[in-house]
Amino acid sequence: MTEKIDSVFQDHIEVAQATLAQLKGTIEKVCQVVIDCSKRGNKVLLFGNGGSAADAQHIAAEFVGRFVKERRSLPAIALTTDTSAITAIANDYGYERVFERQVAGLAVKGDVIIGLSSSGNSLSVINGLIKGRELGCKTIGLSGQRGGNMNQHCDLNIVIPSNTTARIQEMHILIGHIICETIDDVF
Ligand SMILES: O=C(CO)[C@@H](O)[C@H](O)[C@H](O)[C@H](O)COP(=O)(O)O
Ligand SMILES: [Zn+2]
Repeated sequence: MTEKIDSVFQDHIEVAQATLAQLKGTIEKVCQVVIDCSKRGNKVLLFGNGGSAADAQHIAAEFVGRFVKERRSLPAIALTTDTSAITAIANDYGYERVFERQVAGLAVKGDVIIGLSSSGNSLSVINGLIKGRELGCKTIGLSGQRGGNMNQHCDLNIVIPSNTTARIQEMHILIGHIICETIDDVF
């Protein structure tokens, strides 16, 4: 058991170090895109599956509620919470369209779309990004495993240098918090 704990911590630390070394510039660009979007009065739409759905909701909540600082509420929506919309779209059109259809109804030009997928290959996430791009939104990916097919559909794809879903997700929420920190510095 102790060996397991040691090795998971070690793995986490190594992935965090590699992420900082390789992706600092991209993370900075993503923060700027989100800051510019919020300054314009546009909104951020986020989605993903499983743990990434939880991450999308977590980040959206820090925008609409608050992160640390007392500031005005900022518009962000996780497209993973409306079970009526999700079940109807999945039932009528297929699961792979659950985010795409919500993006079609809710996104406007200038919004930022953040798709989270540790593999970079979840079709539901990719279709949501494609629709966002079609509508004139900036598309951002939080992925891993070399970025998968998300590379083609993101203006900026943060590809965590790991093949382990859990480690990738841990970096995603860290980056979500970094975005929130930079937002707090501006608003
Ligand atoms: O949280 C975890 C694993 O840590 C799982 O729920 C995981 O998110 C699910 O298997 C997802 O369906 C994986 O999808 P993706 O990250 O490849 O897009
Ligand atoms: Zn998990």
